Amino acid sequence: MRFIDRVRIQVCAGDGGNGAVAWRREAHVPKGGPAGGDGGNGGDIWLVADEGLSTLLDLKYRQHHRAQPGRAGAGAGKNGRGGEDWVIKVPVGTAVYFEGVAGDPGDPLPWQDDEAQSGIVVEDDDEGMENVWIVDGQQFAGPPVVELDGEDADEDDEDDEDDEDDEEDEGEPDDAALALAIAASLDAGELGGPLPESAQELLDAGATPAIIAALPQGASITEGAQRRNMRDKRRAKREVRPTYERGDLIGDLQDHGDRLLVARGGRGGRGNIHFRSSTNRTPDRAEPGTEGEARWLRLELKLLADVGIVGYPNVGKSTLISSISRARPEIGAYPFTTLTPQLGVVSLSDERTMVVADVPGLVDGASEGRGLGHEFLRHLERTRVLLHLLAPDPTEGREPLVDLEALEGELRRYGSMFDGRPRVVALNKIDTPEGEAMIRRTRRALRKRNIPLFPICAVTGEGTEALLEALWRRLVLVRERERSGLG
Ligand SMILES: Nc1nc2c(ncn2[C@@H]2O[C@H](COP(=O)(O)OP(=O)(O)OP(=O)(O)O)[C@@H](O)[C@H]2O)c(=O)[nH]1
Ligand SMILES: [Mg+2]
Repeated sequence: MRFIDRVRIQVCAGDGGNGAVAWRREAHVPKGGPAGGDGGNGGDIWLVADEGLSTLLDLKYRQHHRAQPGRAGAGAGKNGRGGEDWVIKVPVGTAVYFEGVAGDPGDPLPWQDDEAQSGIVVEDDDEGMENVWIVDGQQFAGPPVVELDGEDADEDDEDDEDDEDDEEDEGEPDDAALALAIAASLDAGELGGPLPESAQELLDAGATPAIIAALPQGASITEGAQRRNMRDKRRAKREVRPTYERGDLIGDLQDHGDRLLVARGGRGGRGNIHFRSSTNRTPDRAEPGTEGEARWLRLELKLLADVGIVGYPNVGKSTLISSISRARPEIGAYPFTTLTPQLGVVSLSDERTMVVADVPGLVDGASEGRGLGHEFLRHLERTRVLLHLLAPDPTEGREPLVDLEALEGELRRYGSMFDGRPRVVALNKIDTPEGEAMIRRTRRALRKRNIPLFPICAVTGEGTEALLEALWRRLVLVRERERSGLG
């Protein structure tokens, strides 16, 4: 899973100024020669990578960009002033695509039929674990809880790129017998009745009924679940990709200070000074300036969420993200309201922005794949700072400090990637009597471990400013660490 910030902008470079037709006028010279100066060149439009920015948000609110035109030439051989370049700051890592020529207002937009949306979109990752079942060479998505005898097709996967049809020739694991049994029993018309024991076992192991029903006669499960299907995905993507790639990649701004010329200004026309010749001493023509380039661009930035909000269901994660950003996730008085990660861009003073993700799905046992377990932890892997959100009554019978411990436990069990990742702990719902009563106790308990507590009310916004500043301070440290190559 990755987040892509995408925005389209129109860039119109300045037109060149016209050359002038003018004559020298001096005392005692009745008819002077040509003296019309050149028009100035139109301003160019540049994109410049700036490490101070982390999203394309600014450009969403400012879509049209125009550089100054060149001034026209004038008499007495004066050249028109060139138009100033227009420089647009973009975050480091921005890729720039050509979308089409910008026509007149009201013209159809070049991407009218395009499916690629603007805004922050979530796309499937092309790497990482995916739970799939391979049944007779056919691939089924499976639920995230399956593990069959540690079966892992990883190595096979690296080598069989070109001969996928050969899978049946491979030695069949034990599952095959089970699958065959199910297939046979299904064929015998037992689908409506109670499932045969073998099928039940497979169900218990995590196969969906759809998978079981789809087993053709004589089918075999040739590969277990939990297969790393990176390459397959990537191949699929290559085929799907063209619908997203309307235009060519103009450039990639990978380092702070990288510059990219995206629209060239028009050239200034020459004044009549240049057209004097031996046969024509009084040329009355000058060149007009040429038009500046006008284009639609698509900018894309892969986002890493700066802050991941983690917390048990119902603690108010979605409420918080909607109060600190423009994100509008669903909010419900019941657990598991949010099933896909929600991203919000948080703007702080002085043009500081950070991306906050509400990551759903935490339950005890997530590190073993319970609930949306691995999915959930994988999203979190891609965040820089963790915000633990606690609340007095997330679900029946829960206790914030116990929740915090449990959460930390899940992270530790999942892997070492969270070690050393900065965390901030906030206690939500302090507007309720239970919440208020909990502040001192929680704070005292955390102080013993040198962890500060930020009491907040996500509904009213109380306390969120201090929380955001604390998150920002840690984010700055992480970004610095990344920049110096230690991250
Ligand atoms: N009193 C009070 N209620 C809150 C506060 N923040 C959230 N709530 C309520 O708590 C409930 C859960 O809020 P959500 O934001 O959906 O919680 P969540 O953590 O996103 O929940 P899931 O998506 O299910 O994991 C809702 O009924 C909110 O109105 C708060 O600061 N004070
Ligand atoms: Mg939610």
